[in-house]
Amino acid sequence: MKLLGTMSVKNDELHIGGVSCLDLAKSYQTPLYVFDEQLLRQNCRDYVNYFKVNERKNRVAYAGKAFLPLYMCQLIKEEGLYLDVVSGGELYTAHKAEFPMERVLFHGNNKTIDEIQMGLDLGVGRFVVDNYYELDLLEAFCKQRGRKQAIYLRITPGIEAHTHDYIKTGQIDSKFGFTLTNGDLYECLSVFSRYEHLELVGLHAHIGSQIFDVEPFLDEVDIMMNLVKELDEKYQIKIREVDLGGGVGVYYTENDHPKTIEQFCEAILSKVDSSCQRLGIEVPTLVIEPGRSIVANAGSTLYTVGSTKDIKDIRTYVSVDGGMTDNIRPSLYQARYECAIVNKMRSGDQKQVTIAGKCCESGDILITDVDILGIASGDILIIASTGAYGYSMSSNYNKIPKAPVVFVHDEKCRLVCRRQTLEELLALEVL
Ligand SMILES: Cc1ncc(COP(=O)(O)O)c(C=O)c1O
Ligand SMILES: N[C@@H](CCCC[NH3+])C(=O)O
Repeated sequence: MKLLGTMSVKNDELHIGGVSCLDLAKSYQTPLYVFDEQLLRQNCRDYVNYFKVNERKNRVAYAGKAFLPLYMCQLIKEEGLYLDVVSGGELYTAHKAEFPMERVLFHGNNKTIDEIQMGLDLGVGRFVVDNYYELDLLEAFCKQRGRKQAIYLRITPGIEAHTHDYIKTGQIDSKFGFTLTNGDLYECLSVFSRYEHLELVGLHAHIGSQIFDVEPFLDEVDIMMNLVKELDEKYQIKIREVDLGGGVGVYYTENDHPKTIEQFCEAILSKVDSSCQRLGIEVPTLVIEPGRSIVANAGSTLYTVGSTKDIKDIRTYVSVDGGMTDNIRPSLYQARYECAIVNKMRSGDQKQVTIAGKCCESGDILITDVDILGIASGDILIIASTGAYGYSMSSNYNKIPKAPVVFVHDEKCRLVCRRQTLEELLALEVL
């Protein structure tokens, strides 16, 4: 397993943020999500620095869907980021964490009436409008309130990025946004003046997630800048802000070769400059929405090893005390991860095993066929890079309580989410 961030090995034992993983497992029990706060903050700072947030007034909006406990809202507020939310629940979290609402972008392809009203009442900075249904509702509610709302239109740019089918979003056959290539967007613009209470300040696109190549993003830049010019010339609409979405790929295993945040930002910014120069337009304020590339590598999950099943000449299953309830990504996207035993961080003879979860599903496998050093019941296993879409996509399937989240930094721990209790599991149920 590759050591990421502040991971270090002392006496064959893995530490994160200077804290022993064995001690963490003892103090908080397993399964347990552990976040390396230094790495997480460094990723935020790299984005702020290399995306030229201060110099060019660009904006980095953290995609809350990746992982959004209250403390994350506080942390990204401190780091000067904006926040992308996609539901009333995420919006409420931001509100409770006293995140500045003018820095919130509200996404979603089917915001409910209640969510739209909540967004307006709380004063979110930008609605990223996905369709006519939302435009009509927003216009009506703004009219009732006698106020205007700044919006972006979500564009489907027609870009096929190379990633898993379920996490592609830029292609024409997508549920998101106004399609560019079939004329949907132009139809919307031609009637836009009827939305008197909506101020169209920006365009948004998001081409997908876990994308390593920079080329699809550069194509996206070209498409968006062309649109900025076209909207001005044909519709006299001045676009001041262009949001390029998220999607930057990260390291999960040695097969992944991601760009650094610096390389990615530099490629985007220089493409924006050359594109705007070619078109003879002003460089707009740029927004990006990284989720995974801020939190994925900062998070890991600790498990206790339980039963083992050795099927001669076929496979050895090693089961842990978590699984698809705390990390659905292997079952959903065939996602691969690296792992290690936290108290056996040395080289030696390895054996191939399959790490299984404890759910009542054959598909509840965390890692298929991984080479690992003599694993035994009671060992503490770490799966690395579970920080994005692990906790946020966790479930109570099989009535398994949600695992806690602890942040480690400078030899100190901070409990960010406690473990769900059995009583809390039943809290919604009525007899
Ligand atoms: C609109 C939008 N913005 C940002 C993101 C964040 O993507 P990622 O976590 O891949 O950076 C997503 C998720 O794919 C998204 O749908
Ligand atoms: N949840 C997905 C990514 C989709 C992001 C939302 N558009 C993942 O775990 O990779």
